[in-house]
Amino acid sequence: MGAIRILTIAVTIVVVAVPEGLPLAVTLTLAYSMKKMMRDKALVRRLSSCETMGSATTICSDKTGTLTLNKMTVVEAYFAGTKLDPCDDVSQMSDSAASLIIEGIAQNTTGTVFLPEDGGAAELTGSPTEKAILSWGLKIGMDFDDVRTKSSVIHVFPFNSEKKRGAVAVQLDDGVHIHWKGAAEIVLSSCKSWLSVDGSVQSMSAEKHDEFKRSIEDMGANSLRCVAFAYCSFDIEKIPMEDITSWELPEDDLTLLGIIGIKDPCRPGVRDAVRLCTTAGVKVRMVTGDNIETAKAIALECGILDANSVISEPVVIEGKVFREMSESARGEAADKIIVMGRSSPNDKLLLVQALKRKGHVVAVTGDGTNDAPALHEADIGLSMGISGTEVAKESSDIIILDDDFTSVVKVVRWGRSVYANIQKFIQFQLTVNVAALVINVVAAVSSGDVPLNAVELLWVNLIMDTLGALALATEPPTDNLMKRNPVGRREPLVTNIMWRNLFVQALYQVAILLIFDFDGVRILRLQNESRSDAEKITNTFIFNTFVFCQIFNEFNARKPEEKNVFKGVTKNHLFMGIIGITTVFQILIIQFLGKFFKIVRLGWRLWLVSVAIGLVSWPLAYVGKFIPVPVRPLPDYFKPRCCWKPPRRDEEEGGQS
Ligand SMILES: Nc1ncnc2c1ncn2[C@@H]1O[C@H](COP(=O)(O)OP(=O)(O)OP(=O)(O)O)[C@@H](O)[C@H]1O
Ligand SMILES: [Ca+2]
Repeated sequence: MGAIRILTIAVTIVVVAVPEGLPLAVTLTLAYSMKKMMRDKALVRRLSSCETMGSATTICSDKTGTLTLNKMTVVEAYFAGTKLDPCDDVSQMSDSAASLIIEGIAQNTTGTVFLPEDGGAAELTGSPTEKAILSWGLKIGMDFDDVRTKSSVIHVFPFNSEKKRGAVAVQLDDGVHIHWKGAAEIVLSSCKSWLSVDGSVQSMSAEKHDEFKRSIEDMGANSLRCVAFAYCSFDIEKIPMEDITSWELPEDDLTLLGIIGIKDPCRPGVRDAVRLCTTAGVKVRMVTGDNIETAKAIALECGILDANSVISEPVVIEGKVFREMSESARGEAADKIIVMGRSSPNDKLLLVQALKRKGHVVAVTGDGTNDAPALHEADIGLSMGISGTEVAKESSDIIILDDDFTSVVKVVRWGRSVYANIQKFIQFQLTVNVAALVINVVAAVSSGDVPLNAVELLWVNLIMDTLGALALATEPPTDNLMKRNPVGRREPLVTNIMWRNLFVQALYQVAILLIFDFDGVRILRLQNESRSDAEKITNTFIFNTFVFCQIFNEFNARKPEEKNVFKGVTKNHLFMGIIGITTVFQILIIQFLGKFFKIVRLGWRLWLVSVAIGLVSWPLAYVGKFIPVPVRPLPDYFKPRCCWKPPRRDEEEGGQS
């Protein structure tokens, strides 16, 4: 062999062995999925996050807007010490009591009411909670503009998710009122008195406090969001007028006006989506700013919590409790938490960190500006397209355009499909690599000549790298993807099942082609030909058979785990197209490009045998799938047992079990 030939073969082997199609396959499948995901209402901002989403082991979801519709209506009201029935009947209430409540609603809001001149329905603006409150205010006789002109706002403490309450100070003719509105049990805890039906202020006895508390719990158990109203009068002299911006509104010694319960129904389809996650081994956790009773009720409604299981701490936990735990205790608790109520955005961040430390791949949804750190920290941050702020969207990897949890689950499905497509490509490619290299090396060592020459190998390389990437990267997701557990962080990319498929096919190809390499002249009955002709025909035959083995095996690569590899194949036009093109080119090469490839034409008999041998890879793959594989990943067996660094005790124990 001349030096040039050796060099050519060496270079070819390197070209074959280098999987230059892999980045192409990864990019292709990501880009393809990204385009398709738009249709499922997910806008991908960071391409690689699709794939990460496929291995997510847990999703921490917001409640409001994601699991629920974010269409709020007041359905229960507990005012002036009595339950209103129906919730907008204020006939028993004295005028002074009613006007105080209405003042609180109209002034302490970020929303507005616009009444069209033609007497149509009122138009409301503001957050869904604000709108629900304002629309309830209209029902109890609030004249928004009139109330707003009667008094003037002198200072505002805006509502925020951290403190879960907001307040305004309003100046009236005869003094200043400070109106608070916010999370019911938090506001209640700072009330020392309550307003009764006749408009008098009663001091808060322990019994009355319990009564209010129970009504909050009852509303919560009915999955209602509870908001309480309270106020106090303030001496105008005591207000630091010159430095009013830094004035902290007084928030103890308040008088409770009342509590309302706001209904926000679950989104249709959420229950099924949660169930889908459960079968897919992805744990859904709910993180919400609402109180724990409300959170629990909604979680039961949409199937995140199971009514039959124990529901106690830390499965259902309050943000504050979690926040105050030590870091290690948080780690222990995080795994068990399913519902976190009264959480602040920072608690979400703590939960994400704790879960990540436990080895989870965490997806998090968020909409508020202060969700940004949690979105950033999570493996996959999902922001909400409708209710989300710009900041939240900027820090997220994927934007869920319709805010719906169902779309979040679709992203998981697409992510798994990306991962599976990459695996399919790798299985296909590795089989070709192993087979081609083994055949050539064995032949070269034993007879000093290689059956597959450089030009042939380059064509094979094209089939498996570029064309293979195109064919296998665009497989659409199947339902089976959501029936197995997530791969998480640890599982290797090439699974035992893939190794098994690979070995079965590669062994078959190597065995059959080496037999022809050694004894082809006799088997193919070419004794009548001259020696060099017989050798050329045999080598062409081996090349042709090898390519057909790959073409048929490309079908097997579509479904590494299922027995029926043809399911949905006709729907994948690109795949069928690539197979068609490869076959046509192969025929052209053998019949017309002989000079270039240094091969000869084959008769119909040898063509048939080539295709038949390739065809055997189908039943072979079917039978091969009955071979059981160990659960433990293959690379684990090759991990060095003894090395210079003594393994930690717990690792060793884990390894031997
Ligand atoms: N505009 C508001 N004014 C006063 N209190 C409010 C207002 N909006 C919400 N609340 C109270 O604060 C709590 C919700 O706070 P937060 O804003 O943290 O939750 P969210 O982000 O709306 O909901 P989720 O976390 O479920 O998506 C509610 O339970 C309610 O009692
Ligand atoms: Ca290659």
